[in-house]
Amino acid sequence: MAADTPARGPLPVTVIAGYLGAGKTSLLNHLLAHPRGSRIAVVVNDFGDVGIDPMLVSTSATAVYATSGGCFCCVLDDEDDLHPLLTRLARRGAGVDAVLLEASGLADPQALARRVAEHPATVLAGVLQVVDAVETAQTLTTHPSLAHHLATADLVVVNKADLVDDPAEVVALCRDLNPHAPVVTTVEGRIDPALVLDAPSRPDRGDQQLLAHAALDEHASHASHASDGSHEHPHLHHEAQSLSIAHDGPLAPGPLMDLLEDRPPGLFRVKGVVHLALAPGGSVPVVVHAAGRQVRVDVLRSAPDATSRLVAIGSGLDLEVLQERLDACRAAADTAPSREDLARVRRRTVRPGRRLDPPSRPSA
Ligand SMILES: Nc1nc2c(ncn2[C@@H]2O[C@H](COP(=O)(O)OP(=O)(O)OP(=O)(O)O)[C@@H](O)[C@H]2O)c(=O)[nH]1
Repeated sequence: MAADTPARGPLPVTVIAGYLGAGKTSLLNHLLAHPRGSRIAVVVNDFGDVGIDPMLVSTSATAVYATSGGCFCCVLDDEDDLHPLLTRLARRGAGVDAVLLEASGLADPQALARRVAEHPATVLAGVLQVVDAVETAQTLTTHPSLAHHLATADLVVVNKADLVDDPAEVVALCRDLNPHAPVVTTVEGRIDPALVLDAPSRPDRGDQQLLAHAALDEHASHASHASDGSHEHPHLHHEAQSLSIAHDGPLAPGPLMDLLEDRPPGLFRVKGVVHLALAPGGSVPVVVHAAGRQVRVDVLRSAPDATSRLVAIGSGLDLEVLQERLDACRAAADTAPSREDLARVRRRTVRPGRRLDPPSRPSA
């Protein structure tokens, strides 16, 4: 289960992609029914003038917004409404802990992921590719772009496992195309929510109203409060695994960047609030996120204490290897980082203007 990292910072956005009918909406509804206390906003990207999917999405989401009349991942001019929408959702008063962005069955999920990663107030929490256990082999021949979508996903969900005798074959096919991503099998999209949703960490509980007031696309449907009233027991084939460290001191930038940028197989995402040891005796508090191709470092003005907390979440992980990688982050904290490691941190820092230089005394 994912540990509760008290991360402040950007709003996590998970892209849910998949070919037509694979089970995206089912998976979305499952997450809405099991939100782990998170207030979720759903953005549905539907083709055509009349959005159908929003009507099928359960109303237990904090808000469901539909963008219709085109594929916003393809519209790169100012009229694109994804960024303004994310800006609204990321506002403190919006009361949103996570965004689930359902891509149209025909959209390129990586284009959407890039749009999310470009937004300064959000962080890409990963790209989920849902595939149909029955149809995937056939779909790969008729729509070869699915191979690329699969190869670039961060988490592959082989859905409709109930309709095949043994999903192992399609799982192996997905693993061949993407050896790095965790591959989980589901019925009706019932993944372990801990893979995607954290216990809420953004401190701004409260104002649920702003979302309802946000004037969005005229096809936007309804806003209601999140609830977890479902008594359904998820049928899980693979549960989320997580490892975390809470280290009373700073972490070494080199091994940390290694972990964030070159994640071991099965590791879906990493997040944390850590003190980065930028010089002996001096550290800077930051929020780190890694999922997909995005690695993001946000410099904090201050941290609540001197503890570095890091959580790694995945499925099918080699926990021993992961533990070694996490241990390496604290073991090397007394060693001065190399110039290259500092440069790597700078490259990933969203607001490099904000004091990335080591302070004269330890932070916190
Ligand atoms: N038997 C079975 N049916 C499923 C499963 N998951 C989804 N379905 C059904 O498959 C159909 C498509 O599921 P959706 O969740 O709407 O799929 P989608 O990817 O959102 O579909 P589009 O939005 O049209 O691309 C629905 O009739 C679901 O009830 C599953 O695991 N097993």
